[in-house]
Amino acid sequence: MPVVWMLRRVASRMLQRPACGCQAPVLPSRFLGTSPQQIPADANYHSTSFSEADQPRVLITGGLGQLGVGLASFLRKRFGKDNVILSDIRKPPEHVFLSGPFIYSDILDYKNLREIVVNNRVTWLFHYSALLSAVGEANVSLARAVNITGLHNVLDVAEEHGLRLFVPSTIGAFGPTSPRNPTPDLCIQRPRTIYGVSKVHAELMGEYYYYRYGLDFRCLRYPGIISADSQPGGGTTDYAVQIFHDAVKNGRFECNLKPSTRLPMMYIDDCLRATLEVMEAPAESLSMRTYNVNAMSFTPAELAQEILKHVPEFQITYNVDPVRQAIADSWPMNFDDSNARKDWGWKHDFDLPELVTTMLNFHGSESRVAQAN
Ligand SMILES: NC(=O)C1=CN([C@@H]2O[C@H](COP(=O)(O)OP(=O)(O)OC[C@H]3O[C@@H](n4cnc5c(N)ncnc54)[C@H](O)[C@@H]3O)[C@@H](O)[C@H]2O)C=CC1
Ligand SMILES: CC(=O)[C@H](N)C(=O)O
Repeated sequence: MPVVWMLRRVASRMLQRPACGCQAPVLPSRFLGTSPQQIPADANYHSTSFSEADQPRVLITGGLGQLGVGLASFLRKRFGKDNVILSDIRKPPEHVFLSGPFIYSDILDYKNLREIVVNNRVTWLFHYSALLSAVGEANVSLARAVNITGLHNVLDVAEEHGLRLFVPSTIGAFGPTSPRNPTPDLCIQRPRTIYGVSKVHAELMGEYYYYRYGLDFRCLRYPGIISADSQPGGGTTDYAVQIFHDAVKNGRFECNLKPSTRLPMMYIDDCLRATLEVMEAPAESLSMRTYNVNAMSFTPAELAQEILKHVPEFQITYNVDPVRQAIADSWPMNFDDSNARKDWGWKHDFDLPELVTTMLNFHGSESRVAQAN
């Protein structure tokens, strides 16, 4: 096919607009890196979507962290065990390995990622691999590779194979110049961590691929997530998970943030439900592709106060980590998630009292089991 004709065809496709008024999917990334002669004239890059009657075939990257195992178990209840593949670069513990499909996947290896998507006929991808805020500051070059280069691989594979792609963002995508109380969806985003910078990049790249190529990109900015049965991976909000372990085990906790540090937080069940709800939302209900979601907002002192109602001997002391404190001081204090509530009906179930009761019940029953053994 003559190159001039190809270029004219590409240019004319770039000018087309769908009825909704947004930019049509026009220029798959493969166009940019390959010889035009290799592209079949009748190629349709977004024809691989599954019929609505079918279950999605799901891949979760970075699935062995704080959130991935819970997400897999939640999605397997909905779509069937064998339709949800968990992946990571680490060896899974036995109970995870036995609970459903697990596969090795390094998101920095593009061919490996593509092979998994093709061989397993994946249609939905939840991209959880990342280095979080505190570990990211301790290893900037690895964070840059995993959070930025890895994301590029995921975007390209998702676009090439017509996947629906979920990428979580975070309260950490905002910075000291953002409005902090409350923080709306659209405002200044000048984060000062490599984690935050990489997440703003992910939001913008995902939205760009949506407008430019029609990639079905969906993104939620999570608050700090609190889970009972999984450990956090090195973030600034980790204290709000560890405090429950220590309250039940030792009756005391040393906090690495100041008592007055207010941050948005969410219980994991709400987080996983929000994630599935936005993935299942009809495309026409989404006025944006990146939404804030929120549940509650509290300080270490307020959390300790609530724990005291259940564990009267509980004591909290403070030994501030300057790196984490500086990060927390630049993040939102309250998150405005009114667009998610309006567009696709987001509603959280867990406020601070329910969170504390649930977490203490979980750890309390675990420690009673441990004592009995
Ligand atoms: N946990 C939280 O409070 C929040 C999490 N998020 C986002 O949710 C996602 C999941 O978070 P967590 O489970 O807490 O993270 P985590 O840090 O606990 O787990 C991340 C996983 O990524 C894996 N990973 C690292 N390098 C990789 C590579 N090259 N290829 C494949 N996997 C790799 C790690 O082995 C790890 O299991 C992340 O993108 C995070 O930014 C957003 C806001 C809050
Ligand atoms: C809020 C997050 O993104 C994460 N938990 C972190 O503290 O880095």
